[in-house]
Amino acid sequence: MAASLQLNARHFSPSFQPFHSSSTKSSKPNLVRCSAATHSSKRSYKITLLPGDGIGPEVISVAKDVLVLAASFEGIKFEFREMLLGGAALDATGVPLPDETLAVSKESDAVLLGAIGGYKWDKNEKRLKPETGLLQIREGLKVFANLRPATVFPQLVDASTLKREVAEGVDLMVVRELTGGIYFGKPRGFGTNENGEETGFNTEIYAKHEIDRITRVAFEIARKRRGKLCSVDKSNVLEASMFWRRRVQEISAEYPDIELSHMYVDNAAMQLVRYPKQFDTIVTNNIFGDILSDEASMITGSIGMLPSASLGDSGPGLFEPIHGSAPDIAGQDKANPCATVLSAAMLLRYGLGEDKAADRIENAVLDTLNKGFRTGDIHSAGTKLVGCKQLGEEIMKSVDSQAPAVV
Ligand SMILES: NC(=O)C1=CN([C@@H]2O[C@H](COP(=O)(O)OP(=O)(O)OC[C@H]3O[C@@H](n4cnc5c(N)ncnc54)[C@H](O)[C@@H]3O)[C@@H](O)[C@H]2O)C=CC1
Ligand SMILES: CC(C)CC(=O)C(=O)O
Repeated sequence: MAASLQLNARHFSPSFQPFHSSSTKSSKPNLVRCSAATHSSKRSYKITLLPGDGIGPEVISVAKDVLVLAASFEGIKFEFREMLLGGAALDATGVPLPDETLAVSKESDAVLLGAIGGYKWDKNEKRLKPETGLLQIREGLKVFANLRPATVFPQLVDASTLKREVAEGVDLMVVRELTGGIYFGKPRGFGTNENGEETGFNTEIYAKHEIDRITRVAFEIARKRRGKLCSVDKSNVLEASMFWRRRVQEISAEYPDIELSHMYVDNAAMQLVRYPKQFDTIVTNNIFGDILSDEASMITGSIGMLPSASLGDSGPGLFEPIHGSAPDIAGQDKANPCATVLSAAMLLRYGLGEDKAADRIENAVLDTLNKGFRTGDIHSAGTKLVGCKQLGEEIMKSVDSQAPAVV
């Protein structure tokens, strides 16, 4: 357990605490902040739960129980509102993001999301796709900074698809721009070209302020980690990337203590599997961040392990696993709930400023892995194969076994 605690402290706490770290070398104000994070004396919080589709409800159920238990040891109470998003919302209301879901989310202190999507809605027109609801809520909450930590836990080195010596010790943070770029750029749509042939088109576009703010967030994060930032782009081809690189370079003058490098995205994809330990903090646009963080997840053993936090200048943060709704295993009790449980820990730490309760959850996940419990995606010889629910129960037991705190 001592090793777990040490691991926990190294991998989560000092790496990034943009809201409440007093040990930062920076004298600048924090750049990303959620409303509740500044009120750590508040002991009751409104949380919006968005289970979504597929394995979403399964992993959210586990994460909610773990969240409630871990927080109770710190005297924290929650008021939950469960709302519809994605395919579930489409079926019930005809739209993927009902107005009420966005309104309730905006009024809460933090939002915990499972995943959206599924075969049933794959052929829907764009505005009626579950994925549109997800993009809309990210935009609606203005959560432009998506933090995706990829950490190889010693317990899971053998679950990595990479050789032990390549995977061991990897600890990187992908800072993905989340509310701009090609996922939102206009013009977009379907058309006809000069030959009368059908086309589909999208626009990769970034305004100066969008690049500047995500770059500053990434520099601040790098400063609290190992002081290295790699900006990933495709500036040998794309104008939007040329502009991105120019802005990152210019902003870097504000951070002379941080070692900045630039890398083309195709090379970055290759380097991530060749020698991932070279990376500390990566900053990149929306689509490259989406792809590279999925790739990075496999270094850690499974996409079922990776949490994320999406933050804006103000208002509630959005916390979600990086994986999708996994329709291939939905309803079979096979999903790994760790990514969502760890997202709940990020919610406590970065959304509410409740570090101690976050520590409890992260310690419990590591303790459960130490005891050998594994879902199918991270199972290897000599470990105990369990389902989503049982892994959740084991995490709860580990939370419970930690000494009670002052309440
Ligand atoms: N944030 C979100 O809600 C996202 C939603 N999606 C949507 O999810 C649906 C499925 O997309 P895919 O490309 O298949 O990606 P996916 O992440 O849902 O699944 C990819 C593979 O990883 C496995 N996997 C994912 N999460 C897992 C977990 N917690 N435990 C064990 N195995 C896990 C799945 O079984 C599948 O084999 C689509 O409708 C897609 O649009 C995709 C990515 C993100
Ligand atoms: C499902 C998409 C809207 C986005 C996505 O793949 C992601 O952010 O992970």
